[in-house]
Amino acid sequence: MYGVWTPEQVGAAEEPVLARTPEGALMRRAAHGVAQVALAELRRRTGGVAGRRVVVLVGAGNNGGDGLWAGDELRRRGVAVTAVLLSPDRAHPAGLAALRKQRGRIVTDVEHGVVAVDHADLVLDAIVGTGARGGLRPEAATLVDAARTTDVPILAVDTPSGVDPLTGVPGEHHVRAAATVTFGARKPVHVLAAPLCGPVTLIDIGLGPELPPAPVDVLDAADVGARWPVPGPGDDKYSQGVVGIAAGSRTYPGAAVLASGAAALSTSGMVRYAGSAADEVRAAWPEIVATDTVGEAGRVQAWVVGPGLGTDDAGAQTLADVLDTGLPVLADADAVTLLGQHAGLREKAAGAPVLITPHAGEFARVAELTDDRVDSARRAAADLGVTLLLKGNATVVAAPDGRVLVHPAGSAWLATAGSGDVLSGVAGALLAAGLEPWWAGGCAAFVHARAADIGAGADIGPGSPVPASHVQAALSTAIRQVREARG
Ligand SMILES: NC(=O)C1=CN([C@@H]2O[C@H](COP(=O)(O)OP(=O)(O)OC[C@H]3O[C@@H](n4cnc5c(N)ncnc54)[C@H](O)[C@@H]3O)[C@@H](O)[C@H]2O)[C@@H](O)CC1
Ligand SMILES: [K+]
Repeated sequence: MYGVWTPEQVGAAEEPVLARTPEGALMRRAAHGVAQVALAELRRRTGGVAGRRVVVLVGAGNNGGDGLWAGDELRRRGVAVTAVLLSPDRAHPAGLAALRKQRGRIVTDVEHGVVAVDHADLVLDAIVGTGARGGLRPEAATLVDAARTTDVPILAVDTPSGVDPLTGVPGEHHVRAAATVTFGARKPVHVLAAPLCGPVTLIDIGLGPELPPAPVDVLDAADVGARWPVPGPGDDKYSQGVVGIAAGSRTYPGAAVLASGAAALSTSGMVRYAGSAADEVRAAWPEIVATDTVGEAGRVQAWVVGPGLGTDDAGAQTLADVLDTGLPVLADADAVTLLGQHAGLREKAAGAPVLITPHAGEFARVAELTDDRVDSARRAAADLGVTLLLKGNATVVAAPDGRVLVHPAGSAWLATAGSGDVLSGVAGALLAAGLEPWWAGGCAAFVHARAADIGAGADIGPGSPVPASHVQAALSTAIRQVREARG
C-alpha cells in the first residue's frame, strides 16, 4: 500500500524542509532525479546519451526551474539541450543561468521550439506542475501537439501539464507522458489519470516526516493477496461465509449468472442464488444452490443485490428484505437507483455494513458528482453512511469514516457489458468472508482489473477485447497472482 497526497499537502510539507536546507537545494535534488530518469530513457530508447537531443519545455514557475536544472545536468553529460521558454521573463533565473553557462540552447519563440521538438529524442515537460490552473495555453499546446505528431516521447516533470494535479481531469490540450518523475510524494493525478502519466518514478526530497497521514491509499498485489480468503484445515463449506446473490431476472438472467459465477470463483465456501433466473444459474453453475426468493434462500453471511434486479416494487422489496437482515450487503446497479429513489431504503442502509458500487451515472442518482471524484466519493460515503465504490478507469472506494483508496486499472478492457456484474459477485464473496466493506471493495476492484488484463491478454501483449464472461473466467488466475505476491 502506498499513499497519495494533495498538492496542497505536499506544498505545506515542503515549507519546513525548504526552511532548513540551503536555498535551491530541494529543487536541485528534484532536478537530479529528473536528469537520472531522462538519461535512463535516452539510453533505453537510443542506446546512449552523448549527442542525443533533449528539448525542455519551460514554464513560469518552479516546475520550469526543475526542468532548467535538469537541462544543466544533462548538458554536463554531453546531451544537446534546447530549452523553450514559454514565459521568457519569468523563467527560473538561477536555473536559466546554469543552463546558459553549460551552453544550452535557449529558444523563446514557438516556431523554433516546434522545429527543436520535431528533432528531439526526448521532451521534458516542465511547463507547469502543482501550481497548474486549467489546461495548456495555446503556445504550450502547439509544442506538445508537435511532440505527439512526431511521436517524440515526453517525460513529465512532477505532473503531466494540462492535467489537473488534484483531480486528474485533463484540459482540452494536455500532455500524455511516456513517463513521469515526481518529488516528495505521489499526487492524485498519478493514480486518477495514470494512463496520462505513464510509469511514475518517485524521488525522495526528504518530505516524509513532514507529511500528514495519506488522504488516499493505493493497494498493491501483496495487500490484496494477504487478505484473500482461503479455507484452512478446519473449514467447511459454511464456515468460510456463504454469499447470497439476489440479482438478475427473467429479462436479464445474464447478470445473475455473471455475478453468481464470479462469487463462486472468488471464495471456496458456498454461493446461494435467489431470484427468477434460478434455472439459468443452476445450468451454468451446478454448485450454486438456487431458489426463487430471498426468503427461501437459507442462511447467508452477506447479500449481493441489484444487477439486473429491476427498479419496480418487487426490486424495492427485495432490496428492503436484504437490508432488513442486517447482514453485509453489496448494492449495485438497480439497487443503487432504488436507493436514490426511496428515502426509506437509504435510511435502512445508513450505518449498516453496506457497499454500493455505482458508475458515474448511478452515482449522480444518490449524490453530487463533481470533477473531484475522490472528494465526491468521500462526501457521499459520509452523507449516506455507506461505503461507496465509484467505478471508472480509476476506481475510488470511500468509507463513511473518510478512508479513501484509489485503484488505477492497468487498461480499459473492463469497459464492457456485464463487467460490473462480475465485480459485484467478487466483492459480495469477500463481504461474506468477513472483509469489511472498504477492503472488500478495494480487493475486488484490484482482482477484477487484473482478471480483465489476463482475459484480454494485456499482461503479455497489447491485448484484445474481452467479454465479461472471460473476465469472470480469469478470476482464478488473478487471485493466484495476488496470493503469490503476498510474500
Ligand atoms: N517548492 C519547492 O521547493 C519545490 C518545488 N518543486 C517544483 O515546483 C513545482 C511547483 O512550482 P510552482 O508553485 O512555482 O508552480 P508551477 O511551476 O507548477 O506553476 C506555476 C506557474 O505556472 C503558471 N501556470 C499556471 N497554470 C498554467 C497553465 N495551465 N499553463 C501555463 N502556465 C500555467 C502560473 O502562472 C505560475 O506562474 C512542483 O510541481 C515541482 O515541479 C520541486 O522543485 C521540488 C521543490
Ligand atoms: K510538468
